Amino acid sequence: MIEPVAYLGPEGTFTHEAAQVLFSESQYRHVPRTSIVDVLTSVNQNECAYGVVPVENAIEGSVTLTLDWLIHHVKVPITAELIYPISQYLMVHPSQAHRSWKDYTRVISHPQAVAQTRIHVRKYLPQAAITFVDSTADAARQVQEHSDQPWVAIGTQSAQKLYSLEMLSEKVEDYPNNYTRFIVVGKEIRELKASPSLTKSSFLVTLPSDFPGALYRVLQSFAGQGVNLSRIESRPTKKKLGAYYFYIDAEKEWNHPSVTRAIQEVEAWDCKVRLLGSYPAYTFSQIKSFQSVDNTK
Ligand SMILES: O=C(O)C(=O)C[C@]1(C(=O)O)C=C[C@@H](O)C=C1
Repeated sequence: MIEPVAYLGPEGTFTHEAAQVLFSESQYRHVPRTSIVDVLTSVNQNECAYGVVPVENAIEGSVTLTLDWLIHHVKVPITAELIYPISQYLMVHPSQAHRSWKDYTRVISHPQAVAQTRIHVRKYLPQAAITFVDSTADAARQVQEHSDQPWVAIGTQSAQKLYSLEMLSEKVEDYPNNYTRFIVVGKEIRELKASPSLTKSSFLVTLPSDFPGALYRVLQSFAGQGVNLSRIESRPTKKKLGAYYFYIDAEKEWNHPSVTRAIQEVEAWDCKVRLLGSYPAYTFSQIKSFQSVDNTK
């Protein structure tokens, strides 16, 4: 059976590219969804076996919608991670490509892409209004559909071809080494043959109220067991101002004895711990180098 993989669409988003790296088109059916919420919901409701969503970017930080929806609205395990390189492109409709920069009235993209190119856009398109949409490919599609408008989309190189746009400028992200961390939710991926760089576990920790040094105790428990934490993110509980959940990534599998001991200690401090997933973490180059070796066999 060909299993469906939901991704933030339409075709030509960065998330689509990440889904194509992880799930080969010959073995899976790629299903575009219009928002991150729709991707997570379709896996939660068993409409899709897998979902791919962004969770963190090197320049702009957390994709808070993904974190919050995982925390508050769905129960879907994280089953893999992919760190994928991101380059942003400025694209226009071919009938608008003759214009000078000052004539473009609107820049359209996903908030994360706008944030990654803020300095560039302020410098070259300071007069343009910014419009946020659900994804970068949605922006490209809108530019394609409004051939009479002097609009600019920010997005992937693949969107330029898919939506028959003209490239205005390439690799316009404000800082080098731009990467986005994507996660897979739902089932475990069986067919992926590359070996991961490491296994990680994500936890959601709730501190007891009015306990001085509670977060310190949590960190101390992991440190004492020699478990490296690669990320800590606080998100509002949405119950009262100043109350947070802590989203923690540990660089070991959830049932490793040192993680088990650390969690026991954390719980002994009256903290609540929820496992969000324990999963292999891949980089794009690991998967690509494995696939190129595999193809030569
Ligand atoms: O809009 C897209 O193309 C997406 O896949 C979303 C997204 C994100 O939310 O971070 C993914 C990668 C890039 O960082 C920019 C946008």
